[in-house]
Amino acid sequence: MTQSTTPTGFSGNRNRYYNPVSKIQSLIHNLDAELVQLCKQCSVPKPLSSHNNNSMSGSPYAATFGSLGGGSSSLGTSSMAASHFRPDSISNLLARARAANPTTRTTPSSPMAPDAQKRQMRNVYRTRVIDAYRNRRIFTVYGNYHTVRRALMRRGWLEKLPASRHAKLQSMSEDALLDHARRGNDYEAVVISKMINHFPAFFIWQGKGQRDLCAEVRPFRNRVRRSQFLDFSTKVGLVGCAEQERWYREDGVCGMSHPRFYRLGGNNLEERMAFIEDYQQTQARSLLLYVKEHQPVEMISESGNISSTTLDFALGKVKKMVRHAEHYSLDDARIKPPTPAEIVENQTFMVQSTDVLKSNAKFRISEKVMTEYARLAGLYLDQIESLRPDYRWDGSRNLWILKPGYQSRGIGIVIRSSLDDILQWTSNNQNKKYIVQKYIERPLLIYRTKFDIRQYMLLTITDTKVSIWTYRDCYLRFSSQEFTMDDLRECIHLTNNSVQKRYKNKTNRDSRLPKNNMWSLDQFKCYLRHMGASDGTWSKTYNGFKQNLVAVVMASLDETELLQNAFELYGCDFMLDEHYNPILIEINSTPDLSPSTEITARICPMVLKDCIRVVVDLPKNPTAGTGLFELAFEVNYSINKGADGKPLELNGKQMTLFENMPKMRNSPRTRLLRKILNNVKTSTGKKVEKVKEAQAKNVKTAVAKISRKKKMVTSVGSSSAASVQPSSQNLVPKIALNPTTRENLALQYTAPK
Ligand SMILES: Nc1ncnc2c1ncn2[C@@H]1O[C@H](COP(=O)(O)OP(=O)(O)OP(=O)(O)O)[C@@H](O)[C@H]1O
Repeated sequence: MTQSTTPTGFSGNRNRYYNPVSKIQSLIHNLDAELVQLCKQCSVPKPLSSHNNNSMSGSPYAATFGSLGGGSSSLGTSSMAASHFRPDSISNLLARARAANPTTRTTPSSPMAPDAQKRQMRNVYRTRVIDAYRNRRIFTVYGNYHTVRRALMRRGWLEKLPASRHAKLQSMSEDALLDHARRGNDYEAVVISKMINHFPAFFIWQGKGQRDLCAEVRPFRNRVRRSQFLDFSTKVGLVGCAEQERWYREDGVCGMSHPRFYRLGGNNLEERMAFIEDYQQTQARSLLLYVKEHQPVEMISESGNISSTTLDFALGKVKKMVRHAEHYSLDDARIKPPTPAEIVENQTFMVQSTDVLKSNAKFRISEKVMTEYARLAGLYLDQIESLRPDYRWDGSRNLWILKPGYQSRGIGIVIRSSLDDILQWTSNNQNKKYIVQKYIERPLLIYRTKFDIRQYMLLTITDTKVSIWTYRDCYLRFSSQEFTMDDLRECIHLTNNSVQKRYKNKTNRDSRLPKNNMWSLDQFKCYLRHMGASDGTWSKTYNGFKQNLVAVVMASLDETELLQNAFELYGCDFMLDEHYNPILIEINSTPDLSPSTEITARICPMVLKDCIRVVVDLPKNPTAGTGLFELAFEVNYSINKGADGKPLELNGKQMTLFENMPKMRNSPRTRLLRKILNNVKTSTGKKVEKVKEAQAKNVKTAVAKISRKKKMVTSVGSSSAASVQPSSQNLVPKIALNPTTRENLALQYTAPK
């Protein structure tokens, strides 16, 4: 009996951090159910104390069937009931019953006929179901998000179970379920769910890849859809957002700071060229850093085989970078392919500098000249680093981290330094759409160990606003081994829990590091104080988190479906540089919320509870608490409509980034790409629609339309494929796409990953 009345939510998947309150709640349920039986036998109403929060308590059924009325909200009601519960022993109750009805002493109680009882139960449940429907309080939660379930039940919501939950019970008939249904048990949950089945859910917590059900009622749904080019929860999409971010940069409000990255997984030659250029520039800076950090005498030898031209080349390259950074304009973004002479020069430099950096090869110059080179190296590096703060994170190894574009949990991640290796790796794994990111060689270390910070962000969308919420609590994740650049294994360099849980902590680690490799924010604040960091250090770092996240969201809005009531919770990973400045590493749309340690067992349920406060409570009551979520930024997207209610548009011509674009193969895929580029938008996701030449007599236009704000509005209530529809403002006829192409486009822009 005890087992059967325990809701599965409470009994399944326990671990050592399981909340004992749940256990107590389930015991209360069981006692409650037994109490009901006793009350029925004694023909007295059950004391109201256990259902005084029940929405049914005022109904005619409440007195007799209060226990049933608890329904699936009983988890919540009984937890509240627990606080109001007046211990009333069974013997007291029976004594009261006897006093109220002396006949019960002599006459055996006549329990209600089973059929009549079932009918009444059914009626009670139906009333609750209809009530829940009218109040938009039906929810569905996929997966083990019991905190979300409980939070909603506590608010009087009823659960429509996914087919996979209690599958065995779901195959039973309603009648059979009613036989066993007791307050808060699985039978009751299933019977209510069966009754509710043909009603839509108004709150859906689902996986990212799952189909969006019940869209017609605009449910609160934990998924915000956007095109894959700007889906920042994938690595490829984050690169897209970083490209767009420059349009949204504002001091103190938003701005991204991230390692440089490139999408090498696709066929984009421009991006490949840009990466190679960056790699060579980084090599030049690495060499200068090497020269700066070594004693001149250590680097020279009469028998050395490295000539001074290598250093001249590196200095020249960095000087050019300084000029470029000082006078950067969009026109400078054009990449010119190198001449043959430059290619040879580059090759020689790469070979010689690699010899120096990897094998400490010596220069064949005098100490005096070397000293002068070291001075110049320091000077040029200071100049470029003051213009490009992210260069301060680079060391002298020219290391890059390669990540599959759409995977997580550290799968497929490798660290490489050779250009050939990097290019080879990405072309050998084309299907994984690798991105390459500059490896942060100089992160902030704690007790010589690398760490990153998991920060939560919540995005909510109403009919007019997009709100970005950041969580005031977070936690740190440490590596199990000490940091070293001489060993590039993942156990040293990847600090995410999914990787580190596979390794044992190195025995010679600093004993002040946590055994479970996690620190709470409070522990980190203590460490900061201990290290003598100034008072405002943490708030500066946290503001940096906010600015990064606001920038990413702003950059993605163009390609986001702004559906009312959509929301999404993200786990965002940051590293810190040596001055406590945040560096955005990645954003997960399905963060791991399992209680893997004491730290996550505390923070994860708290995040989920607060998430429900923001999503469910706040729209009804603007003064409702939002827990530790704070509003970082709010965008009123309805202002992008003109006075006539139509979206505003900006027209312009797409610029060419790469002069003399190498020819693309004319494969079917390339043809499709061309069609997309010509008809809809470019691969940069900037909504640049190249408009076809007008067929009208003398009017020859070749304008590309940038409808950056348009999509924000048109996408509401329609899929992104809607942007393929001809617009009334577009005077130029569009080429009609065949159904297969249209379908491909729709998939490309809307398919969940
Ligand atoms: N550019 C970088 N420089 C230095 N370290 C990095 C860099 N990028 C990632 N890392 C390290 O690698 C770890 C995994 O990276 P990332 O989070 O991008 O991969 P993932 O597969 O998405 O992991 P998860 O899904 O578990 O977050 C990070 O926690 C961080 O410690």
